[in-house]
Amino acid sequence: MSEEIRRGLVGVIADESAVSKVVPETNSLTYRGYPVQELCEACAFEEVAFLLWNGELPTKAELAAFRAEEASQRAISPALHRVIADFPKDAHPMDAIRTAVSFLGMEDPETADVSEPATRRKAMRILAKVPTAIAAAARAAKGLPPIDPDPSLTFAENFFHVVFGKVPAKEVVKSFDVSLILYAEHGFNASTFTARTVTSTGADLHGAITAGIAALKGPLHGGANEAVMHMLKEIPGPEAAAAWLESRFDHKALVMGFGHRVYKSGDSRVPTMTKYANIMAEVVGDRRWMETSRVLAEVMLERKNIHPNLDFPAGPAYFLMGFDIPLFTPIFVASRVTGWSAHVIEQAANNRLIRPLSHYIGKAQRSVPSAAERG
Ligand SMILES: CC(=O)SCCNC(=O)CCNC(=O)[C@H](O)C(C)(C)COP(=O)(O)OP(=O)(O)OC[C@H]1O[C@@H](n2cnc3c(N)ncnc32)[C@H](O)[C@@H]1OP(=O)(O)O
Ligand SMILES: O=C([O-])CC(=O)C(=O)O
Repeated sequence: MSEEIRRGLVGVIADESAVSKVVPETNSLTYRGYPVQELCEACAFEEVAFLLWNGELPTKAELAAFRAEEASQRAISPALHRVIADFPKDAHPMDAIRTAVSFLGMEDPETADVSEPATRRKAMRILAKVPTAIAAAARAAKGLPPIDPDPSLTFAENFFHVVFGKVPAKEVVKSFDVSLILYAEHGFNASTFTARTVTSTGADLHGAITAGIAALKGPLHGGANEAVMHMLKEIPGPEAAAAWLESRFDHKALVMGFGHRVYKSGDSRVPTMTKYANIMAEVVGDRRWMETSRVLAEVMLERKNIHPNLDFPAGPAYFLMGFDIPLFTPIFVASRVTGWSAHVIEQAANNRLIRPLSHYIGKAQRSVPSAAERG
């Protein structure tokens, strides 16, 4: 066996997958064969969720059944509401949703059943309940009561409803829906690989998704969409952006929302998300964040040859939609539940325990000293 070490598993092909294909050379991303840009313009998030889980887009009847099932599962139990109400008020919403999904795992009637039909039913329940739990925790932290989900609303409309108590204009809902489609799936990214690793041990879907949420929180992964907005707020305006970046370069600091492990010449999702972030700027009548973003992207490319990733336009888009910054990565969770679940189903269907090796660099073997010798 080769002793070559691939730190960070860079370039390692760990398994096969039929869920999505990322082609960095052409900046292309397809879900089950369909370009994600086309899905964004032609489909709703629910259709894409169905596609990821079933391999084909739904017929009208299949979509109606999927929507009805998702809408009927949105309520969370009084027990979970009580637990959420008792969360520390300053808990990060990612910790809140990680804990809530773990709790859902204890309540679910089929938690221990890792058969494919049960996993599919559980995936639907998690997808439906995650927005309710995210919103209840966010509202509880502000001393506000939870809002019951509305089964007559789409997934995206209902997300706004449970967070704010109202559904915004259709352009806003469309921009949000597009972001959900773009965030839904991305191959063997860190959180999905985590979920697959948990699944490979024979553990259940709630465990895999709880672990996926933990991995997504990190600022090198999903947490970057929040970091982007903090960064934009720190920069006084577009005219100050180039000088601000130079000071980051002087300190060799990371610029959040830039760079990607797979894409080296541009993230395939960025043009679509930027288009919808710009639509948000027009709707709200506030172009400053997108102007500052444009300068940052130009200077990063010119000075470092590094392109923005999806988190870069998603951050200001969510801010312009009115979401508090700590809710940005939980929104990513609400979407990525679809991709994680598709991968869990795929992993379990053709499982092999994920267990790599390490190259040992510690002390050479030695004898345990007696207590007296240790002094
Ligand atoms: C949805 C998502 O999860 S997308 C990713 C979101 N994460 C971020 O936006 C965080 C900022 N970006 C990063 O930290 C990195 O680009 C990662 C983690 C995404 C990818 O990391 P890697 O694939 O390991 O990139 P790698 O370290 O090889 O980068 C190559 C070079 O570009 C530099 N670089 C990469 N990204 C950035 C950045 N955002 N800011 C400044 N320099 C960067 C690296 O420091 C490295 O420089 P060096 O060769 O002088 O050491
Ligand atoms: O693919 C990655 O490494 C990170 C990413 O963009 C995603 O998970 O959407």
